[in-house]
Amino acid sequence: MIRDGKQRGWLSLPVDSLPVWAAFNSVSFDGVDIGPLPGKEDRGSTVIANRSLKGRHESPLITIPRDLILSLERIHEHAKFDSDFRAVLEGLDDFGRTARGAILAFLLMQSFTACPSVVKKKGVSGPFTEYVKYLPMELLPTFWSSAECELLTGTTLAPALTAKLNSLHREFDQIQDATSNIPWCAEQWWDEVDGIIEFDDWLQVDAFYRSRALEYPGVGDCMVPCIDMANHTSGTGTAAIYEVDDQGNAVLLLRDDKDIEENGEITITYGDNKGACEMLFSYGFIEEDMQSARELFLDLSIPGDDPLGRAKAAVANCAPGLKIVDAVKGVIWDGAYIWLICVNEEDGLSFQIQQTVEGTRELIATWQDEPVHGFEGFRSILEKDPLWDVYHLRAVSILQERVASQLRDLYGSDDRVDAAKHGDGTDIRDRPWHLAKRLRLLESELLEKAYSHYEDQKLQLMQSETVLRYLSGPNVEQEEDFS
Ligand SMILES: C[S@@+](CC[C@H](N)C(=O)[O-])C[C@H]1O[C@@H](n2cnc3c(N)ncnc32)[C@H](O)[C@@H]1O
Repeated sequence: MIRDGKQRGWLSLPVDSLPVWAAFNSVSFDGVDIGPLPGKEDRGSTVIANRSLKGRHESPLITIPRDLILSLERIHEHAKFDSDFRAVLEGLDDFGRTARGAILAFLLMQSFTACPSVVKKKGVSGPFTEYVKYLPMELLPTFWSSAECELLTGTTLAPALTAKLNSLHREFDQIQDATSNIPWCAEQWWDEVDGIIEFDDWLQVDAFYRSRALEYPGVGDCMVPCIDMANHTSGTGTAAIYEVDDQGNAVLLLRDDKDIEENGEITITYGDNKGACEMLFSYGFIEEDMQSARELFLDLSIPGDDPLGRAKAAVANCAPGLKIVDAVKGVIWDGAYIWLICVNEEDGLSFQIQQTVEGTRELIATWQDEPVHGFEGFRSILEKDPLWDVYHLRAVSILQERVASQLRDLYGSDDRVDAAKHGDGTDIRDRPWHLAKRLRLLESELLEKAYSHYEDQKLQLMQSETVLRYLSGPNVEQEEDFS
């Protein structure tokens, strides 16, 4: 439905008509317009200064009345007088009480309400029925073909994308199940012949939300018309910030330290720390002058031959992975799961079945006979142990091996990606090919940096007296290999 509307025009309005929509809805602009920036049209529309602007001397560049902030609260307000939408939202149960669930369902409903071929009209039109017409279809990786997704082999985006598509399928099934008993939904959304909602619509509303949602101070995750037309620049390039004013309206403010020439672009930041993978995943681009992947997430699994593996997996209350962040000196990593992998029974880890106050039985972990309440803080317990350097060395070795296996996957698929035909007449578009190549390069550079950082750390830890004593001592049941 949505793709059809964007292509045929019934769900599409030219951005030069946005000022009319804005005036009609009491949105005010001061010193800025919205439209494509000459030379950067491939980035869609953006906020452009229509006169020279001086930091500290400008009033809000854009003011959006609080009623137009598309938040969970606003959607629940709308549902009070839109009984058709209320039925959909109530069907979604807990999912409808999250900002994401409510906003996606609302955007789907508003697109349906706007559809001219619907005979039995449903839903109440409002400012957003028109606003969805200004939202472009972003080419996020969830819309990449399978040949394009193949280009991501070995990057951290590949598993993230698979997981996202699985979760989008689950959400779509959920909305279908939740609304199939509403007669008009059964007939107009889901009927095998006449129903007009399909999985692609869920991908579209997800992409609208993911690429435009802002975490607004005091409001939470939401969409804010017009301010969501601002493109991204990180660091000192960011020209403006978004806030709520004392009446709860959303405002776009020029940064104090910024002067913008007439026709200059007013950008915001979508998150200065977001890595290349997340930028591509959520916004479909990687900033041109990004020099590093910034951060990457790697999954971890407990080795199959770990005698306590099943018990560890059962009690682990932390994500099975780690985050590596680029730093001025080497890399920083974060993730509690690894500590669970690198200790075992001979070190002092054990498991017991305990009776709870409710009378049920639960598995609990103990370290040196003391119960471990959650593994998030396990590192600080290990740090106090006389054998800390040994555990630390094990963790660094596991990390380095995980990084090496990621590099093998990445380099092992490089030739295929390089040789992949792309462009007109192929099933790989130029843009995904270039973005995948860029991500591969940035991630391989960060992984290489991490690998040599861990090598240095390992060499250092190998000199530790604790480690030397441990390795030559009688307690080492199995020879440990830190090579
Ligand atoms: C919040 S929207 C910004 C408005 C959008 N340009 C439009 O036409 O509606 C985010 C999208 O803008 C584009 N974008 C924003 N900043 C960009 C940048 N620095 N480089 C390339 N594309 C950018 C991406 O397509 C992204 O998904």
